[in-house]
Amino acid sequence: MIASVTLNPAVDYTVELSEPLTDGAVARSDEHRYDAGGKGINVSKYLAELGVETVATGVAGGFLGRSLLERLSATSIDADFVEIDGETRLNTTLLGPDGEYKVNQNGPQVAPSAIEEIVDTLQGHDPETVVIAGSLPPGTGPETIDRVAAAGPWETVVDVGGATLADLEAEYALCKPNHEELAAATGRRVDDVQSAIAAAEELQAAGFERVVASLGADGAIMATPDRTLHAPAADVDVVDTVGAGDALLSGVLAARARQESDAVALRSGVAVASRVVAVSGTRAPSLTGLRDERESISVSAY
Ligand SMILES: O=P(O)(O)OC[C@@]1(O)O[C@H](CO)[C@@H](O)[C@@H]1O
Repeated sequence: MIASVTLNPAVDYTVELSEPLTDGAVARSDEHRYDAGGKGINVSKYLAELGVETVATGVAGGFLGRSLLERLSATSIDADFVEIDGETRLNTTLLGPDGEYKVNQNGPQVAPSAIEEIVDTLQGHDPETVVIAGSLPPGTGPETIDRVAAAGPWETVVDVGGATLADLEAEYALCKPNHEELAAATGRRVDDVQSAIAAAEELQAAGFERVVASLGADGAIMATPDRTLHAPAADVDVVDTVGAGDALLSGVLAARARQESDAVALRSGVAVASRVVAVSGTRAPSLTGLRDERESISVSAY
């Protein structure tokens, strides 16, 4: 079973605008939606849709925390969150004809005692894999991630900021940076596939068994102990890119849970991401029948 930990979850508020935002003018919106979000929660949503057993944990508080948990309880995901005094955040995505704008709040203060409750929760579920994903809320730091990673016999996967990645000390089976996080974690310039491969290999050598990096329109790479793989992005009409990295990670983890090869895992990740970017918000689209999409994705080895 795969457990996700979201230390800074959010209600994701996605607003579709028919006209570009203009300074001083009122923008009217025809469509909006609210999703239970935050990177770990998204991973659990997509894993559940892929038929992988998962539990989502983290912290939640205030009326947005209650809304988040109500939304999760309407899904098939097992959610086991720790209640905190602060208010869970509202993260906003504005989708207009001129582009995609994202506003993320910093999130509430999280006390060390809440982290210990999360550790107890994880120990109670006894997962094989723990995925810690998303930004660190006030009161937490890289040592929080190391604490959760080292608190049980599970393998740990992280999707956290680049600077945080560079400061981690526990053992990690996999990390999932995007190109900016790769650059921040290694101090390298990352502006194309080749420079991303060099940075991912450096990060892999620094102590992550596998590095899966999402590169947007350039697809994704996976640095393994033996070689580095690249898969191009699938050709789809993109509605919004929010959750694409979480979808990539979910596809990779679902394939790993089925003991598939690294190449199949990378193709599966790209195929899941291509379904998620075709819908607005961070809801899980149908992820059935991915085989054809997965098989049409080529993988090059370096
Ligand atoms: O502020 P963070 O924790 O880095 O990112 C949070 C977030 O943008 O990530 C998810 C998409 O990946 C959204 O559900 C959520 O709003």
